[in-house]
Amino acid sequence: MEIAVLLSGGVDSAVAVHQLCAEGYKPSLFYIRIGNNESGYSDCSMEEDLEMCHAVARRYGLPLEVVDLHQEYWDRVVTYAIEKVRCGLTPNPDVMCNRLIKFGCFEERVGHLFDKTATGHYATTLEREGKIWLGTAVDPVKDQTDFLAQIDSLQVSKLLFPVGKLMKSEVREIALNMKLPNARRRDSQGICFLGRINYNDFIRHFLGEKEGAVVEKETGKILGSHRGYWFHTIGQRKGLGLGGGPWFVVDKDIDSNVVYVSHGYDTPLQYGTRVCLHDFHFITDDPWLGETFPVDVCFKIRHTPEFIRGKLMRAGESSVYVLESEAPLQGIAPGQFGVIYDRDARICFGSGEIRF
Ligand SMILES: Nc1ncnc2c1ncn2[C@@H]1O[C@H](COP(=O)(O)OP(=O)(O)OP(=O)(O)O)[C@@H](O)[C@H]1O
Repeated sequence: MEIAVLLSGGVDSAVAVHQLCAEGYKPSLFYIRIGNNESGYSDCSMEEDLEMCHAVARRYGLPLEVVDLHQEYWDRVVTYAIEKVRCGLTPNPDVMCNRLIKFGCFEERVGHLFDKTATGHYATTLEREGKIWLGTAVDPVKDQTDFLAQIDSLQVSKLLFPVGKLMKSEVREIALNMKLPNARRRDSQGICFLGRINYNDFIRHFLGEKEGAVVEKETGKILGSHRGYWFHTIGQRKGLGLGGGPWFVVDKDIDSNVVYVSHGYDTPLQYGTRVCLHDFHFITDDPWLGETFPVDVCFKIRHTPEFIRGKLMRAGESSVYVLESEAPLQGIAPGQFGVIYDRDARICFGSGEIRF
């Protein structure tokens, strides 16, 4: 079997290489370059990543190739992110990067020459009724299936996750025992360029600044000013510049460029139990065909270790689903993905974009 490994320079994908070699495979290694760009942003950690990748390749005597997907990333992921922010939404570039770049453009360019593509993601795959499903990782704290919740059935059936059945501590231990060059390296912030730069600078570069009011939601009182609703996200606490906090962003009016806040940890305006998921995407298949709604599910509305319990309903015949959470949810941010799992949080079925 011919395997391509996506190698990042981090410890997880290095151990993925080790695991495959220990099973007798001779995978080919690929580093995806998404780097400096015309706008003057540079990413210094990239050179270090690449050095680590070369060291891992040398250690196992495997070929390493750099695949430049910089333009594709900017055309697809950055454009998506900016458009969402412009509409007042909170995008998730990591989710889109996996779908469009790591398993999209890479597959078209290189991956199609291989039987399987392996990564260091904390996730698993499992077979049920003759189909391959995306399974959660053994280490619940490291589980990354929420970042993979927009991939499709072809992608999932081709993927290998050699570290998905290991705890992070075991991964580190393997790396230390094998004296891998990056054994002690800190965890990366993801491939996404957006995770590595100052987010506000990046947004400012594309959308500029426009002063607007910060208003207390309950009273309508103007408390201060902001430099553009696009710098603020629902659920945000830090960076509001208001005294006497805590203050939380609870709403935004993009037409009038107003950011609404509410005071205190227990302000009810911060919480909700109902989440609307639009354009719902099933990774492998619709598991609820013929079932009576609501169905019991687990879900996440952001990257947290906890899976939350709730009930899912379909809104008519459309691809809109409504989630009713058992526990109050803090800061439901439209634009983020609501990721749905089975009731035992073993299988990730898919995701939809949160909207009001
Ligand atoms: N620049 C890159 N080139 C190739 N593959 C990458 C790159 N960045 C990330 N990946 C792949 O995606 C996986 C998940 O990346 P991410 O940065 O989200 O997580 P991570 O758990 O910190 O992984 P790692 O420790 O391997 O960096 C990596 O393990 C690797 O397989």
